[in-house]
Amino acid sequence: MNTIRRIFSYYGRYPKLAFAQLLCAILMTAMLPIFSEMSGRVYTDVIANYADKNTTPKITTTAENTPNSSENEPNSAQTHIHSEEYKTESKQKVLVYTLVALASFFARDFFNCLRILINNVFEQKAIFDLRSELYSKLQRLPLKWFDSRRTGDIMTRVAEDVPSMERLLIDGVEQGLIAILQIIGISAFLIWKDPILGVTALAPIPFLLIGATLYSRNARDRHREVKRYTGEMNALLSDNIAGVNQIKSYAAEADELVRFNKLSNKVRTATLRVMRYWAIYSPSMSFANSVGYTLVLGVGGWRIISDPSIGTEIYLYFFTIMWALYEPITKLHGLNQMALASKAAGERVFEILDTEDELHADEGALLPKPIHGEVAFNDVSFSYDDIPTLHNISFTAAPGQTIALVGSTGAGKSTLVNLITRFYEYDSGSITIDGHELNTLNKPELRSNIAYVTQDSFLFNGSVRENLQLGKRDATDEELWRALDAANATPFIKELPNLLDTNVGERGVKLSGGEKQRLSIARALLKDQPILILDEATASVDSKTEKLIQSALDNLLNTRTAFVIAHRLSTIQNADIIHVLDHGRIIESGTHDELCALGGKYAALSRQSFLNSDAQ
Ligand SMILES: Nc1ncnc2c1ncn2[C@@H]1O[C@H](COP(=O)(O)OP(=O)(O)OP(=O)(O)O)[C@@H](O)[C@H]1O
Repeated sequence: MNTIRRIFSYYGRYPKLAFAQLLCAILMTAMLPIFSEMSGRVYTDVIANYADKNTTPKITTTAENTPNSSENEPNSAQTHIHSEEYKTESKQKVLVYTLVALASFFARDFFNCLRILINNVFEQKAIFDLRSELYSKLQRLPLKWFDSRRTGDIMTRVAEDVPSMERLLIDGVEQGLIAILQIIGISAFLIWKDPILGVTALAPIPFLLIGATLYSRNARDRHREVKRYTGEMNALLSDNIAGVNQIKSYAAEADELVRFNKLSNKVRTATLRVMRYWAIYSPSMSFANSVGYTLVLGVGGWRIISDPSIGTEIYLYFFTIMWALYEPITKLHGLNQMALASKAAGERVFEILDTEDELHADEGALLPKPIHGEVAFNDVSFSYDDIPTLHNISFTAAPGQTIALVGSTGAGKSTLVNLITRFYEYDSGSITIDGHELNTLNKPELRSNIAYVTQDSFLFNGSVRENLQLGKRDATDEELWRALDAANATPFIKELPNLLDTNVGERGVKLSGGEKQRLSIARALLKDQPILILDEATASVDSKTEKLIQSALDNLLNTRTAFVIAHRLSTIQNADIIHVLDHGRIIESGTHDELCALGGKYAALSRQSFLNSDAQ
């Protein structure tokens, strides 16, 4: 669907409000010619006639010098009396016409006020829908989509492109609908008053349309360019703010400023290009309007001279209303500019809305309860953007077993567990939970059965309580403290100024790496699900704390299927099965003792300090 039509389709969701708005706009436009009509009537019914009557005594006075002057005297007195009566009558007419004009202005502004009020409600509902749709879509998009995007660009789309589309929704109706109604209404009025002069007043319109077409032809590309560079600049900005520590520690401020200025300059040049075209286009169109006025002046004079039945009042009719014909055309040019910017913004927003959701983001089968937690990989392979990462992975985790995944960095351990949560979809083979193929299952429900402590222990900018309750929305304080105890996090939480209500800062910046990890573990413990994934969950805590957490986790690990990724031998040596990954393949499997006896990769790794540093 055309982008502009699609933007306006948001209005179609509220037909009653749309109709009320349209009605107000029609009534408002209908009031416009009344002032012109009243001005004409004041002239034709009062001023013109009154001037005629007033000349009568003067004619009479001239007649006094004629031989029959005495015959004229009574006429003169009569005309004078008539003139007095006429004055009163004329004043009344002027009063009535003025009041009608005033009432028309009042009615016009009343309908306009009503229309603005309705438009505000209408517009805010449509905008709310759009934002909500976009946010909900972002939540349903696959992780793969985010991997190839820059946060700053996504933010620009939500924070800048949506408002840019909003402008078309708000002003598009206000300026567009009313402008079109006004052009049609006023054109009809002028043609009705005098067809030839009416058509003359409309003469600039084809030129205005041609101008708009020429301007619009390449304008979309110009606006797209502005949007693209703005997105890139914001992406760099968000990256640099997130990595401000790195920039400072490498004293890279000057280099980053150069990088930023380079993009900022692109935004400036692209914006100036848009403005340069506008600077030529806008005055040209204004000149075309002025030509319209001048033509009416000239052709009007010619019409009055060649056809005396057309009074000079025709000028009054035209010049008191022509502004209402040209003003909306000027508005339409502004609207054209805005529509093009909105179109470019809309394309970027709709690109997100049109991206395919994660498979079974909303539907898919539910895992039958109770969940036993048997997880089986059968010949599973997976690629990131066509780069093969996992090859023919096959193993089974029986319910309650602890499976450890070890291997050098980049071997594919995190990728493997990310397939269980379906953060990524496997390319071939099969993964089942309790015999049910993973990619037929409802994704949110599947994930609700898995407690996952990720490598980066991400915390949200909120209180300790809010971060923990992500694991269980209705958890009581008692449950929170129990989970914190198990993750050995209670001692440092008790030192925080507001305990559970202390804010942890953006990404948990106010806590140490080890503290963040312990909170993440507590959050997963609170979730308490049949499948548990710990990806380097205790990598940032000291070995003493790790042992304390380990003993708390042991009870937990015994009762559920767990996948543990760790570099510390102490974390994995008690696992039921250890799988050793190398370049995306399982090369060894067995218990700690079996693998040590095998004398292969595991034995080599366990001899290396990174694996056995604290095994003793
Ligand atoms: N989102 C991604 N997009 C593209 N490639 C990725 C992505 N995540 C990981 N990779 C690549 O996939 C391979 C496996 O990465 P993975 O994170 O699974 O390794 P790992 O064994 O968990 O490593 P580590 O022990 O360092 O955490 C690596 O070569 C990595 O560069």
